[in-house]
Amino acid sequence: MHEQVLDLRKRPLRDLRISVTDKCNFRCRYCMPAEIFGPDFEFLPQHKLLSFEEITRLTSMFTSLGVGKIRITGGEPLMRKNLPELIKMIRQVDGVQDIAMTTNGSLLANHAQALKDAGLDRVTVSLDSLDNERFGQLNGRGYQVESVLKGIRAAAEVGLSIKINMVVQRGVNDHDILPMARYFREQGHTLRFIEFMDVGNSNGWKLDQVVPSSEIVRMIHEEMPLEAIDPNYFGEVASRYRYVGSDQEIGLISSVTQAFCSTCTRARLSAEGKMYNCLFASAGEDLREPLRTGRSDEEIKELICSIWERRDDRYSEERLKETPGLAKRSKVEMSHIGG
Ligand SMILES: Nc1nc2c(ncn2[C@@H]2O[C@H](COP(=O)(O)OP(=O)(O)OP(=O)(O)O)[C@@H](O)[C@H]2O)c(=O)[nH]1
Ligand SMILES: C[S@@+](CC[C@H](N)C(=O)[O-])C[C@H]1O[C@@H](n2cnc3c(N)ncnc32)[C@H](O)[C@@H]1O
Ligand code: SF4
Ligand code: SF4
Repeated sequence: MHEQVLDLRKRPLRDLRISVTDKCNFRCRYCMPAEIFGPDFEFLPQHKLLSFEEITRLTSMFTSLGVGKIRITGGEPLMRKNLPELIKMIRQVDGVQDIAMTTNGSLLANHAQALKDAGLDRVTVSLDSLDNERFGQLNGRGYQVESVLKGIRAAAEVGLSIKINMVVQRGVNDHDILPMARYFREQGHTLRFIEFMDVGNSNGWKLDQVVPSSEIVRMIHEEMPLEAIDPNYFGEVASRYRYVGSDQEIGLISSVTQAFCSTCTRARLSAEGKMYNCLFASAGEDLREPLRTGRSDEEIKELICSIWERRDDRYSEERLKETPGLAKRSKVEMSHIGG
């Protein structure tokens, strides 16, 4: 029987999002702007990263506290060597119901089969445009759209369940909303539109660059009629819509205009083993030191419980009320803890 841990706002701990590396082959401006994450930027050295054994041990502690959903993220998770090995190890942990991975897709084609064989259930591939020139600029490294589409095709061929994430920025890729909707409707993959967020300290976020989800729904509905549908599970991040007369759907992730903190059940583990209670947290709590200094599972579980039980985070709800003040807070970088 698994325990249930509640935070100060009575939110249960259900999901664990594990960042396996802080490195990435892309330099998306909204996440890792090249002028900050340049050639001199110091990424974590290998010995500071949690080992696969350490990640697996922590995962089993989290599942005994009520976590069932695991998401592997980064940085770019496929830059971590032997990732399928880790998936295999997590798959064997009692209580793990669902293992998903968020990836930029550029390295997916070569790894899809091994990931599927290791026990990965789902991939979410990030793609912000189908226009090669724009995509090359958005990813900051000139990667072609085709490299990502190839990854998506490979994932579909091996039977991984697939979603596509698109971060929408006004004046940057809002023209891509309809082409993306048409293409992925035809491909049969769920496309989710993410409102551009003020994560980290360096992406130059401004409220007027956010395209509200309501506007996106209106735009698509005019051409391809949509109807709202119920969430799949408690605390689902995306609001779901179905194309009328089909099973094909889209999702809207509206953390700016319709914050969903009241049902947030997600803990985050950084690549060096810090636990974060919120995507916008200023600091994490170190779990690596207790792992490496011989603390027992019971002791570390107690620590995890105490971190979650003290949790009062609800950054996106607060942002709705006081955007200017919040801009001054120091926040962890998204590439450090994943999305
Ligand atoms: N503000 C905020 N944004 C989040 C949170 N979780 C996810 N997001 C945003 O939503 C995007 C998509 O998240 P995913 O990991 O694909 O969503 P998910 O809910 O885990 O997906 P499913 O398990 O497929 O429902 C992330 O990249 C973030 O931009 C959260 O807790 N807070
Ligand atoms: C940090 S990335 C890590 C995984 C992988 N590298 C990828 O891009 O899918 C996870 C997700 O966060 C999203 N993301 C990054 N910065 C964001 C921002 N400022 N606002 C909204 N979403 C963002 C990305 O688009 C991606 O879908
Ligand atoms: S969003 Fe993903 S692909 Fe883009 S820079 Fe961040 S970690 Fe890399
Ligand atoms: S802003 Fe923080 S508390 Fe709110 S939904 Fe996102 S991670 Fe959860």
